[in-house]
Amino acid sequence: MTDKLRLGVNIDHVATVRNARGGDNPDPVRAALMAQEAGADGITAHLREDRRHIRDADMAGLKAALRVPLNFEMAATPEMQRIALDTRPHAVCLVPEKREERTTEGGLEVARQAGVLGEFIAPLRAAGARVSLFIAADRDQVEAAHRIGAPVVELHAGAYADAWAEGRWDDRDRELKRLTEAAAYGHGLGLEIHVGHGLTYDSVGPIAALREVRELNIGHFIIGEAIFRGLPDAIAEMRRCMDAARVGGA
Ligand SMILES: CC(=O)[C@@H](O)[C@H](O)COP(=O)(O)O
Ligand SMILES: NCC(=O)COP(=O)(O)O
Repeated sequence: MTDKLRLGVNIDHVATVRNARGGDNPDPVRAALMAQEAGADGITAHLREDRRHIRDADMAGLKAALRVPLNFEMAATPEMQRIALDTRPHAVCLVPEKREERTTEGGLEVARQAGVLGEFIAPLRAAGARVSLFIAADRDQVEAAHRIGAPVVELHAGAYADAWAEGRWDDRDRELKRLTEAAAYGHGLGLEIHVGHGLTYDSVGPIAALREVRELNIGHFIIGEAIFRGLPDAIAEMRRCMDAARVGGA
């Protein structure tokens, strides 16, 4: 197993700030280029159905401007499938969406929608996209993702990150165990394992130490830190936390 742990920087919340006032500033494509220069291994952006942050033109701009891989997060809808097929990103990550949620609350229900999702990902895979499913760290969901032919799963780290942030240490340890077991199980099936959502400098270490994990996608915290220390430094510090855990980990 290669040891390189990739960092995908999610730039959605640059667009959140832009959209608060309308207009063009700050530009998420500019942030993505800066992240690329600062060592991001990829850029992640989530084109939500309600366009609350990233917009269609951002996706096109990212695809045109970047030389690192673009990971296009989206709901499994016909509209998004059409946009992804037009955009031709390196990767497509299917995410569950609810209009009323503040952020992505849960993982994609793959086990109960295996037939539909299997048909949905087929044209994306045929077009050359690396398809990933954003799922809970749950054995049934991991198994279903493998069964329908997804090459990658991204395990939802939100419950782990929330427990860490709120000092609920027993919950944190239980969630870390779930992520650890799901990563090992998925890796054993031949899936590439990614983890994302809510990770910070504090919480990233135990996840980065998991040898089965190949990529982390981190956005909200990095963009917040960038206000205080600048985007390149915020990314460099996340990279340092990941590398330190990788070297020191199991
Ligand atoms: C799937 C995921 O975890 C990210 O794309 C995240 O959802 C982006 O931020 P929002 O949930 O705030 O849109
Ligand atoms: N898929 C998770 C992601 O892209 C980043 O999530 P967050 O760090 O913004 O919570």
